Amino acid sequence: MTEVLRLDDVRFVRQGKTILHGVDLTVEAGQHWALIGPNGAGKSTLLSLCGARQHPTSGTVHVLGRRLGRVELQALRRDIGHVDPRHPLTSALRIRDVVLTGVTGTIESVMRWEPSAEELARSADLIDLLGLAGKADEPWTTLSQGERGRTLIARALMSDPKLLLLDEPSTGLDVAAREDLLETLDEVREAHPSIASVLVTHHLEELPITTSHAALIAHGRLLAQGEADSVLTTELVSEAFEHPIAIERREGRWSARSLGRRDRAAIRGRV
Ligand SMILES: Nc1ncnc2c1ncn2[C@@H]1O[C@H](COP(=O)(O)OP(=O)(O)OP(=O)(O)O)[C@@H](O)[C@H]1O
Repeated sequence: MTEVLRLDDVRFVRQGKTILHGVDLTVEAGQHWALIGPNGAGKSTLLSLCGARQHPTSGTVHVLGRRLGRVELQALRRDIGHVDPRHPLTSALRIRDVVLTGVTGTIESVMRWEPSAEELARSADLIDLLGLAGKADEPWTTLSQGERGRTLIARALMSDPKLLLLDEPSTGLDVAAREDLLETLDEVREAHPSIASVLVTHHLEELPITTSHAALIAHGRLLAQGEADSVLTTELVSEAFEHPIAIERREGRWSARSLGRRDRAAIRGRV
């Protein structure tokens, strides 16, 4: 197995506050991780380290065998597809041009840069794969949130990354758009079998079927990590969210339901 990401004893401190405490995590090629935890647990911070956007305060982060702090972050980022819902594009670039900024690694199109025929063909294939066929000329400014998310995933895949980072990709989508996006993510993973991914979410309903591994984070510490079925359990998820939550997995998808007082009394009665 090829190691794509390795964090060893990572601490992250900002303004005197320890946001991550001694995080260890290894992600291998072909694995699809879910990073789950309550608000403020440290998920986005952890993802930013995985995406070579920040350095740890102590400990080490290796991305694709290269250690943060020993290589230029910009060079490393080219091998990472980071889908950030706060993508700061404000101009009316067409979908096809936004996708091509995945080659230049920029937000806006680069003046006087022309894509090669191969890059144009790849962008067209990715636009199709992400379900945006026929929309390539639509401007970013009028896209729906779902279309923007799909455009950004296509953009991230332009550089043929070994690691894809997805920060809450289905936030703000209606149930049909979310289900569609999750299926598309499964298709992307099937089309690129060696890619590894880390997807951040608060909601277990937002996990694609192809999720293979999971890590639960709370108060800046990983509570549990490993194969998804052994981590996404009623006991461990309840511990992470400090709330009794019943987890079920049906036809590959997870769901979470808060255990009400009556359920809890029934469980106590059974013990
Ligand atoms: N640069 C910073 N300076 C100070 N505190 C920060 C900084 N970045 C993050 N934090 C704090 O660290 C904690 C973790 O933030 P982070 O955004 O990683 O959590 P999260 O799990 O992604 O949360 P959410 O689910 O709400 O998006 C929060 O309490 C946040 O306020």
